[in-house]
Amino acid sequence: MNGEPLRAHPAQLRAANVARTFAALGVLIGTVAFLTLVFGRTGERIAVLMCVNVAAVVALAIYCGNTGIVSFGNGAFMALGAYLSGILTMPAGLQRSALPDLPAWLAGYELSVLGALPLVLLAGLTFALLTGSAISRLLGPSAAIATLGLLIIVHSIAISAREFTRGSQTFYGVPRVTDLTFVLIAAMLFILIARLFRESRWGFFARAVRDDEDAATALGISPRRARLVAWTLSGTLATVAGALYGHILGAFSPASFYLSLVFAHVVMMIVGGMSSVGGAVVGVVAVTLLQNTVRNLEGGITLGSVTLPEVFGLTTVSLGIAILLVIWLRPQGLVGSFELGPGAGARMFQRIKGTAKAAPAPRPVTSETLEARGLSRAFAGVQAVADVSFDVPAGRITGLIGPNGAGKSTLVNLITGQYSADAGTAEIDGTSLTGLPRHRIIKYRVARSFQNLRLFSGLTAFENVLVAALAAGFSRKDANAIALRELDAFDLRDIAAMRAENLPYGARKRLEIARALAQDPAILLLDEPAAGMNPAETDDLADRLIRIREDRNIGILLIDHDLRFVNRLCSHIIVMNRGQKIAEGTPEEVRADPHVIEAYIGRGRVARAADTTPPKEVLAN
Ligand SMILES: Nc1ncnc2c1ncn2[C@@H]1O[C@H](COP(=O)(O)OP(=O)(O)OP(=O)(O)O)[C@@H](O)[C@H]1O
Repeated sequence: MNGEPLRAHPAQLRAANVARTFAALGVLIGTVAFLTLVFGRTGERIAVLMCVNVAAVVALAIYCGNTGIVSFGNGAFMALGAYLSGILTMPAGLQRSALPDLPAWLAGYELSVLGALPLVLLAGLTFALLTGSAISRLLGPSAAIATLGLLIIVHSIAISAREFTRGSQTFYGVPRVTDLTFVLIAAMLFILIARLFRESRWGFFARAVRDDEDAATALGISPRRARLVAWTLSGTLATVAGALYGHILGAFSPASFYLSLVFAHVVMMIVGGMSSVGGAVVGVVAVTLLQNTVRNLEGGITLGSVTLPEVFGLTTVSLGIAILLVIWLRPQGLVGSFELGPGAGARMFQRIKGTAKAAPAPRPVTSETLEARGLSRAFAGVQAVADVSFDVPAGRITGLIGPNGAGKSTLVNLITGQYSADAGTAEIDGTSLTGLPRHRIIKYRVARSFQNLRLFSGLTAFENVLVAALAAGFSRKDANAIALRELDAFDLRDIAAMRAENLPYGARKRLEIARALAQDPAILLLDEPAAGMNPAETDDLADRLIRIREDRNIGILLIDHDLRFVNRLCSHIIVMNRGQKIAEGTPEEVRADPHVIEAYIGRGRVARAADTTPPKEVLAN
């Protein structure tokens, strides 16, 4: 169903969109109403706790959902928020007896819960920035383990810092918040912030990095910074959620924020589906209802004539079973990537289509020239590229051909910084690209496509192009308009709201080029853009590339094995073999070059072919 094209009736789309926008809020409000109306005071207590869990899990999902990394660090931030807010709001008399050794600079404030909020926010922000600067350098399992380490460290500090926390003893005297409206509003605010972040510039960057770090970096996104932003927002909000949790409990200890809480929150997030805000909310609701049902059974229950015995730990076991079942039956969680589905993609696209202004004209490309000089790179004894020099000037499509393994892709990777060069430089208008961090290269207006499709599979076609324009530094409005223009240029508008992973192959290849063009490049490096396309698709792509060169004067370096395609497009061709440049010139010159003929059809066969077939014809199509 994610593959649904954008041809639904606008009224249907609108209805679906309204429902989806408010779905997460609706689920929360509906469950709160159900609990309070059906179960009275007990239901209200459960609802209050559920709202705080929604806030905490939504905060957690801001990092996990957008970066794809599971974090266990939420408990650390929550502990910070709970203890800090507790100290700042505690009645002075009670504080003197509960925390007699509290340093004077922190004692006796007696703030209200809301009054303490700015300080809690600031502390959370600072702590998130400090920890994030290290954790954002890590990926996947290493990052997850680092977050677990953070939880353990903070837990140990909370136990040893007795003057602030009473150590492992109960920390009491925290003013209690039992107002359901207050926590419900807080939870709704968290949901809205998470949704706004997800569709913000940095939300898109984080999700692009999550889907393909290399491709995102090539677009100009710093993966570390994208993860840091998500971590910082997530940690800051988790600190506030922790403060709220502390004010609900009234008394707690370091254990209240340790493994069982963190485990429950991670389960809630995974059960609901961590890649969407709706998933986080549904996960909390489902697990809260499950937990409370099972907790009643845990103490033993009589059903008619049957009395079930007390089963200690049933709640934890049930959570474990719940997570196993979900991972088995619905790996994406109950909701999956809800907001990324056709409704959300179509919703955003429809909205933008209706309001888009004209795209800013591409910046003029005049005399920009990419100059590669003496580029070399070896891999474990294989000289992939050896002392290769060439120019890619504006306004020309330059072909780069050669047999498999000749070193063509390696050359592009050296220019764009994916591989470091052993020797040589790549310059654009006198500025060296060599040695620049990869994500800086787009500043010099050099964009690329990849040999093997490297789209952001979890984003829609429109979002793939949008994120490229945003990464090139365009404002949101301009980026929207540019994305629409590039989708039109490649006949992709009808499928703009489909997720990239569901697009047909030819459309995905075109989308990669549209994404690169959205960066407004002066030089475009295309690595086998026609590979796998049928002849009609290849001709169509050639027409589009010719038009783009004519309209925008971009310089294109085109790698392809389809020599008919290359001959049609390129006025200048470079030929490589075994890492070396063996020929360069017009298509006619290259076709006549004996080195080229030898590289393509082999030394022995050249001799035989010379008797019957003019070698030129072998390469002429
Ligand atoms: N990361 C790497 N590690 C080790 N060897 C590599 C790496 N990248 C490329 N090579 C080697 O460098 C040589 C050139 O490879 P490259 O992919 O650049 O060739 P190519 O001309 O693009 O080939 P094709 O047309 O098949 O894509 C090959 O021998 C390849 O195995």
